[in-house]
Amino acid sequence: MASSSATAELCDANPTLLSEGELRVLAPIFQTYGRCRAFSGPVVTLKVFEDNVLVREILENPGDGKVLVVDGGGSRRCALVGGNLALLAQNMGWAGILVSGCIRDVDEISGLDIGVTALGSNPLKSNKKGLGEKHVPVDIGGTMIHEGEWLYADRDGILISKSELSV
Ligand SMILES: O=C([O-])CC(=O)C(=O)O
Repeated sequence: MASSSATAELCDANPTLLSEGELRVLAPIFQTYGRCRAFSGPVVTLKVFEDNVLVREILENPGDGKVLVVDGGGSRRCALVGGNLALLAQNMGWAGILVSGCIRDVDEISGLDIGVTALGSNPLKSNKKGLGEKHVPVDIGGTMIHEGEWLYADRDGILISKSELSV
């Protein structure tokens, strides 16, 4: 019998946290890209809409194993992350990027040692006006996520936890 994945084990091991909302399962709307199919880390939040200047600004800082959660308003009309930004994130030590929106350069990203999860892909680049808000609570598919919470992702799904959990 195949062993269960980290997110499934975390759910099984923490029914109380789940029932109290301390541990939440994100809506199963994300595709997995990037070579790291399983990743986790403390969350840094960003809210933008069809504009990725602030995505680059954040990823230029050392990631220290954190996960950037980009609330792109669910727009599928352009890409908020491409091969260059994913490479930057990998090189700056980010564990992963979650985009409630689209990415592009899927083939490039699939060769990078970083976790990338997004709604889908779109070859069109985004606006470059620099609009958005860093480090604010974001609503991803009906789940509120605060900076400093923990994200756990694997091919089964994505969890958000108020605190670090032992995997
Ligand atoms: O710069 C952009 O808009 C996104 C992109 O294509 C990349 O990261 O390579």
